[in-house]
Amino acid sequence: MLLQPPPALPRTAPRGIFITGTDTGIGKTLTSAILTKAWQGTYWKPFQTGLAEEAGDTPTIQHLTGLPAEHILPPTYALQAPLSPAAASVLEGVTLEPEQLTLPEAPHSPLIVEGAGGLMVPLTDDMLMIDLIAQLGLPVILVTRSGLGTLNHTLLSLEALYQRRIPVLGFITNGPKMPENSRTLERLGQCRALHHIPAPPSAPETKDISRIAAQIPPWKSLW
Ligand SMILES: Nc1ncnc2c1ncn2[C@@H]1O[C@H](COP(=O)(O)OP(=O)(O)OP(=O)(O)O)[C@@H](O)[C@H]1O
Ligand SMILES: C[C@H](N)[C@H](N)CCCCCC(=O)O
Ligand SMILES: [Mg+2]
Repeated sequence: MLLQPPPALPRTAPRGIFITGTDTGIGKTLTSAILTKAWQGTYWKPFQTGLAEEAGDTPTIQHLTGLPAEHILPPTYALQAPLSPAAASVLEGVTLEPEQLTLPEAPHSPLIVEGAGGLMVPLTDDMLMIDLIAQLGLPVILVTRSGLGTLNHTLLSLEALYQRRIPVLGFITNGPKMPENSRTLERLGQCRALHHIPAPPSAPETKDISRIAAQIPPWKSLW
């Protein structure tokens, strides 16, 4: 057995899905935009950092999806420093209480929750992003790069998720088309390749993401 056995997925559609990734900048927001558009759901980014340098993921989702404001919830914590929530909160004197977080009411189902960075990002001195995922009780979609290096990063992330018994609906690859890597990850990771997001110049955010959203299976058909 290469990895821990994957936990079973829920048999009926859950309240939502948690979008995590193998790194920061891997494409979680792009993926979240595509999925929120495809499923006409509700987007939520509980922890946003880096606002001193970027507009933030929530306005990016608004821009990419063009959905009405009711489909997009505000971040629970919005920090300036381009750091982990734990580090940014200390710098900015903000107390984070991730252990208090529960799933918000979503005006439109499903709820699409985006993490910050990857699984092992510290939220506080004793809580990681992966612990929040377990606490919220949602299954996961893992965003990963399609090219060289992805086998290690993706299998490491899957191992961590399986060890904490967090169900994984599948992974989404981002970048140049590398079907061999997707097949290897399906086999060794015992995980479904859900979709592939092409790299530039056909990148969705330089074109209307509706084209890619239209290729995503309906939410209810995935359970
Ligand atoms: N397939 C792609 N084609 C072109 N640009 C891309 C693609 N995927 C990601 N990008 C760009 O790379 C940058 C990082 O992507 P994104 O914001 O989705 O990362 P992230 O995983 O959400 O990062 P964070 O951890 O900060 O939330 C963005 O500017 C995005 O537009
Ligand atoms: C600032 C960035 N865009 C993300 N919001 C936060 C990424 C934290 C990564 C921490 C780490 O893994 O080193
Ligand atoms: Mg993002």
